[in-house]
Amino acid sequence: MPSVSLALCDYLGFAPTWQALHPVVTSYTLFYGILSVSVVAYRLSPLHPMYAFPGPRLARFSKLWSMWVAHTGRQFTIYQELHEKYGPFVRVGPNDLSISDPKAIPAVLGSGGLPRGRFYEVHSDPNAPSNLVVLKGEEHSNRKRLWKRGMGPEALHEYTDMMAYRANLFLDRVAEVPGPINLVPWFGYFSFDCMGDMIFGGGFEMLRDGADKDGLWGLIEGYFVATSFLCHIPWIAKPLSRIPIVAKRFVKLRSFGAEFAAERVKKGSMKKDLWYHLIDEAGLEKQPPSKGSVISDGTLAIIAGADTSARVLAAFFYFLLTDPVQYSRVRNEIEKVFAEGGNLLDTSKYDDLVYLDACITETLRLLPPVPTGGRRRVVEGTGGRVICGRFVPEGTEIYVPPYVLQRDPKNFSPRAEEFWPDRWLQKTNSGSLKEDPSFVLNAAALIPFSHGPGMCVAKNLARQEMKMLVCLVLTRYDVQTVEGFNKDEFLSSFREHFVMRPMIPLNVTFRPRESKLI
Ligand code: HEM
Repeated sequence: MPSVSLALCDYLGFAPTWQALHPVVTSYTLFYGILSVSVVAYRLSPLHPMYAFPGPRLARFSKLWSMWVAHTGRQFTIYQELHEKYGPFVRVGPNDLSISDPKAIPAVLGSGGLPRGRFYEVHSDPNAPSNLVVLKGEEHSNRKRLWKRGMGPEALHEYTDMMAYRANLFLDRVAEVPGPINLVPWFGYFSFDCMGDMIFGGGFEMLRDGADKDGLWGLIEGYFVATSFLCHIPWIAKPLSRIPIVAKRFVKLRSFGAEFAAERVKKGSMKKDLWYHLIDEAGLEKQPPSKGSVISDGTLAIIAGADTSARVLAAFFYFLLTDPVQYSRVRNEIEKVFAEGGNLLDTSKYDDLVYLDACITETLRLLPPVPTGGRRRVVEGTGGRVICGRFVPEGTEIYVPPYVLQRDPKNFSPRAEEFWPDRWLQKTNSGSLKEDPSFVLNAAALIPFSHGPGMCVAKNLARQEMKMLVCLVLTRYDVQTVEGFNKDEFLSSFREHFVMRPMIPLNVTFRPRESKLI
C-alpha cells in the first residue's frame, strides 16, 4: 500500500512532500487505528462496566448504531422490539441504557433522580443565553418558577380568548378551502398561531395564509432532524456550530425569536401573555431575567409547544375518524355537557368532558409526541446509581421511553396496542373491569409529558387548547376521511425525530352542520 501511494505521489509530483510526511501519517494512522481497536475491544469486553446489560452487539461498541436508528425515524418501535427481546434493561449505546421498568420513572426522572444528559447540549444555542430545557439545578428551578406562573390557572384563563380567536379562525378557514383538507399542516397552523399569540402577542398568521410562509415550521422540523442525530455525538455540536452554514438554523431560529420579541416589546400587550410572566413584568422576582434569556425561552416555547400539540391533534382525529362509535360518543358528550345555548368556549366546563379527556389520554398513551424522551445522565464523580435494583455506572445516559412503557401489557391490559379510551373510565366508575384480575391500568406508567422536575410545564395548556378545538370542530362540522384513506398506512407512517409525526396526509372533508351551541 505505501509503495502504491508513493508511486502515485511520484507520478503527481508530490513525492518529496509525501516522503517527508509519510512517517507522520503512518504514525497517526497506527496510533488512531490501535486506539479505535482498543476502544471497541474494551466496549465489548467483560471489563466494561456495562457488560452485564444485554443489547444489540453493534450498539455496544459504537454510536453509529444509534445514529442509524435515529436516521430510520423508527427509534420508538426499535426500542420496543429490543425490550421485548432483552427485558427491561437494554444497552442501546456504548454508555447508553434504555429502561422500561415503571419504577425507573421516579428513580430517573423524579426529584432526587438524575439531571438531563449531554443529549440536551445540542439543543443549546452556543451564542445565546441558555433556555429552560438546558439549565440545571437551582438555575432551572428559578427559571421554572416564572414558567409556572405563566402556566397557572389564572394565566390559562387569560389565554382563553387568544385560543378562542384562533379556534374560530380555524373553523372559518377550513370552510373556505376548496376540496379535501390535510389536517396535519392545518393543526400545525392552528397551534403555531396560538403559541405566537400567547408568547409574542401574535405575528405568525399561518391560519390566515393557509401556509407556513416564513418557513418557521420547516425550520423547526429540520432542527429536530439535525438534533436527533447530533445528540448521539454531542461533542461535535459545538465545533459544528462555529461553521456558518451549519449554524444557520440556530441563527435563523434566534432571529425569529428576537424579531418577534422586539415587536412584542414595541407594541406592549393589553393581556398578561406568557412574555409578561417570563420577563417578570409584575416585578415579583428579586433578580429579573434578562431579555436575552426570555427570547431563548420564548423560542423554546414555540419549538416545544407548537409541534407537539399539533401532532396530538392529528393523532386524536385519526383515532376518532377511523372509529364512528367513538366519534359519536365524543360529540354526544360535548352536546350534553354544553346543552342548548351553552358556550363551547367556557373552559370551566371542560372537566366534565370525561370521555373526551379519556380519548385525549388514550391518544397520548398510544402515540406520545416525544416517544423515546430525552436522556438523563448518571453524572461522573457520583460513583454510579442503583436503579431498579441494578447498578448503573457513572457516565451512563438513560432513556425511560414513554412509547415502550405505555404499550406494555404489564402496564395497560387488555388491548395494550389498541385505542380503547374506556380503560381510563374504569378507575372513576365502578366499571365492571376494575375487579377483573386481567385488567391492568398503571397510570404511573403514563408519561407523555415526562415526570419530575423536567416535566412539561404546559400540559394543562395543551389539553385546554386541544379540547377547545375539538369541541368547536365536532359541533360545527361533520368530518370524514376521504375515500380511499388507508388507516394502516397512515399509522405506520409515523416517524420520530425527537417529536413523532405522520409522514402522509390525513385528508378529510368538512360538512357544516346545524348546532345550537355557540
Ligand atoms: C401535547 C403537547 C405536549 C407534549 C406531549 C409535551 C411533552 C413534553 C415533554 C415530554 C417534555 C420533557 C422533555 C424532557 O425532559 O426530556 C416537555 C418539556 C417542556 N415542554 Fe412540553 N409538551 C407539550 C406541549 C407544550 C407546550 C404547549 C409548551 C409551551 C407553551 C411546552 C413547553 C415545554 C417546556 C418549556 C418544557 C421544558 C420543561 C423543563 O425543562 O422544566 N410544551 N414537554
